[in-house]
Amino acid sequence: VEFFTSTDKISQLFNEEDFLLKTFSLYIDAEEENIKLMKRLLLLLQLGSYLDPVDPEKIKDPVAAYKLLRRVRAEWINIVDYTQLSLYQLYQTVLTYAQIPQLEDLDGAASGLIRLQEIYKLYPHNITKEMALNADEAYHVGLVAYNEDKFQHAFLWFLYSLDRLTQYSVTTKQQLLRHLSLSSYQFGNLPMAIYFGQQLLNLDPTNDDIKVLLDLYRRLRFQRTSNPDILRLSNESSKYETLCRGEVDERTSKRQRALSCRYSTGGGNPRLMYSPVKEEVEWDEPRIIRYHDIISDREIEILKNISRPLLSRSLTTAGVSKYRTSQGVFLEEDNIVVARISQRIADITGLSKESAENLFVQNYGIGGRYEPHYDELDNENGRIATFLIYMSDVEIGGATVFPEVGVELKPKKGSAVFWYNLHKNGSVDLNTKHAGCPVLRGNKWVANKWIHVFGQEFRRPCSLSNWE
Ligand SMILES: O=C(O)CCC(=O)C(=O)O
Ligand SMILES: [Fe+2]
Repeated sequence: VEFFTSTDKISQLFNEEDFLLKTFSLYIDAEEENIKLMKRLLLLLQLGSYLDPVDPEKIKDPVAAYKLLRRVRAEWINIVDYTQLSLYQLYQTVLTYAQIPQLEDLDGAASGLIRLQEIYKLYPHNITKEMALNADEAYHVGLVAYNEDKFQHAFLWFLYSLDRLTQYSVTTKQQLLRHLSLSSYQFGNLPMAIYFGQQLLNLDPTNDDIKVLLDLYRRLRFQRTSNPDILRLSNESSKYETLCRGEVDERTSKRQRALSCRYSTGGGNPRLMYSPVKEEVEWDEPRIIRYHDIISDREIEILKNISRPLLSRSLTTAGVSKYRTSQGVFLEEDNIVVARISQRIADITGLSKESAENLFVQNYGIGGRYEPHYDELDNENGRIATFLIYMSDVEIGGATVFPEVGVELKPKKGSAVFWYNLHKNGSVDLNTKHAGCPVLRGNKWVANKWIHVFGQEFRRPCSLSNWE
């Protein structure tokens, strides 16, 4: 199993930890009992040989020889039996079946933290406000950043680690100074690289490796003029990142607020006549509609419960990808709640559910996100429309954003958003590029319904115009 891409999976680790510690304690008790039994056996064997001695002098006597053979064999069988009683083997099997985070999980989780820092412009001391990392943990996050060529973040984590170094840390000051020097150099800040290199050399004057590096850095320093500030994170960011931070353009937010709200019966659909849905236009072009309260908390709990044991890493068209860090599952329609939701989506949108995909339930992980993409699949029966249900609120982060038009949609439990990915003429609406922002705090659950082209001919008539 993979843990870091699903906060729901991570919370299962509490049970796993409890199980590990309890079974370990039981195992020790059982082994202790076993040792007691073995000590008793030893005593009995010693007693037996004392009470029925065989005189070495008398070994010529066939009866004495027989007795000795018989006794040693009996002792051996007893000892083998008792020592094989050891529960060690059995406990090993229990341990093999335990679900423990892999090394990839630790690196993935660290990578998620770094991604959060990048998007939300956080320093190590900002992101660890409520929960501090110790020197060893911070060193690990720094190494992951370093391996991802994110040298500034790596440097800041190494510095944070150096500051928290104690006598209990496994990480050494030498390791940190070396990495501080290396990451400064990689980032292009030579004075800092020289400073930390010199610090290391003072501490460890026989370190030839750092002498060579220092020589190089000092020579380079005369050739290089630029000296980027490694202590301050740059404010540069893409439209996607700005939107994720909630920095919506004032004009956009005005335009968004001016849009209308109404009750809809899905064009007179009998199933909606007596319980019309609350519909809010979130954006006009592309038309993005929010439907409020279209799924109950109870239905959400049921969907989560059937999904939980089936979740696995969500793929992109390129397979497993760091651009999409969540776990998901397509739910079969044989469940009555799943079928009911599908019917409701068809009623609300007026689109046929025949060529739609099964409902795709997703839970995001540490820094979980889906970077800007089009839902449209490149074929003639592509995803004409997307119906995205929010199954949770998210404390911080996790919005769905449209960078081309500057729209930010905040998750609101029980609501859904809907848009057409294709123009009426069948071409892709390039403004529907969207992303799921990294979850900074909280659990994000969503469910997607992708509706396809075939079957919508009479429901959404196509158009030959090239702008519709
Ligand atoms: O989670 C989100 O907000 C967006 C998800 C999405 O775009 C997708 O799964 O295709
Ligand atoms: Fe999408």
